[in-house]
Amino acid sequence: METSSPSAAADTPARLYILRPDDWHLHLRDGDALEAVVGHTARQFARAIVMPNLRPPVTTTEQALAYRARIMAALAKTGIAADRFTPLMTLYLTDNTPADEIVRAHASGMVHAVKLYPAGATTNSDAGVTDLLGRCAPALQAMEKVGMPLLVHGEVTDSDIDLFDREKVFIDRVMIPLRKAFPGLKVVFEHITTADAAHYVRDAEGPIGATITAHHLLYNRNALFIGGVRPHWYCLPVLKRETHRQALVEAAVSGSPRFFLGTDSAPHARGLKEHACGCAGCYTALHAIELYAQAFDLAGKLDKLEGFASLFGADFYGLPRSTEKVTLVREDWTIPAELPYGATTVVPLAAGESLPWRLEA
Ligand SMILES: NC(=O)N[C@@H](CC(=O)O)C(=O)O
Ligand SMILES: [Zn+2]
Ligand SMILES: [Zn+2]
Repeated sequence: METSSPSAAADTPARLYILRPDDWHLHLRDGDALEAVVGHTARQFARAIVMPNLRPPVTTTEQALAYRARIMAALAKTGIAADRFTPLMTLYLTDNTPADEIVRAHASGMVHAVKLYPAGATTNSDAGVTDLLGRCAPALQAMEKVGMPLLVHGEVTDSDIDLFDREKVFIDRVMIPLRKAFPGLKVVFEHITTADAAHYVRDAEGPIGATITAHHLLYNRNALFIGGVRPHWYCLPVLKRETHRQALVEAAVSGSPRFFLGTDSAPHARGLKEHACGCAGCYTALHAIELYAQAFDLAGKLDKLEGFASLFGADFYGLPRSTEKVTLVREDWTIPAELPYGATTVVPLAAGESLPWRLEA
């Protein structure tokens, strides 16, 4: 990373140059919604790991390739060139995923990971796994063999476990036994939200990484309730208390290659967020790298942004690092109140608020 500071204070560069970042956890949806959001991600990122939690979920290589073609068609409609953005596809693990589906996925060269949603844990997870170490064993063995990472939504769903403890309990009940049974399996602990997860990933043996969202770096759970219930800050795993946010920042800026960028940008129509039973998910694709830059800047660690955003994820997935540079400019701008989303709108996270960094077009 290079910085220059001709006019700004010595410790606040006016411009920041980093290799084009990648998003290792993204929801692009389908149909009109896909067309509305794909351009935002493609403007910022070289590649993105695309989540398979459509309705119905993307469980086969054939479905993943068809979804990829729909993403490229939607991208073409935005006028962004096809070679500017590469969607990296994933499969949704079920109790019935056969080992040969993993072999097909790997051979396609287009499917880069398999996603574990514990049944009922989050948006569109009804078809998720109920018996990981039992019924999923053949698929997990095949993944371990071909080097295909397992991406994990790490929350237990038992109704007797407090919502805020679901990630911590998942580590002991699922993550540790899983990694003991499949020690060579590459695992990404997705969208970590607790000190427990950050420390587990930092200290564990074997091939493990974690994605961290911009919102979990910038906000604690107070954000959900300032002046009233604020549904646009509601996502899963839910924001946690300040000590956890601090541990996530510490992990992200530590320079450890185990922690990398994953926005978990998860658009929902405005009316389904501002609702008696509002959907989980924050929309950050529009302003993702700017939110991360703000978080790293607040920590005084802008020099660690490039590794986290542009290098470590590619290394973990065994993909080449991107080569082109992008420029972030220290310049205030206001996040729009809402954006078109098919027949309706989507409200970006922190709508109406001001951001100190702006990605140059
Ligand atoms: N993060 C969220 O709150 N929601 C995601 C699902 C997920 O990543 O768990 C979604 O698809 O809307
Ligand atoms: Zn999730
Ligand atoms: Zn997600």
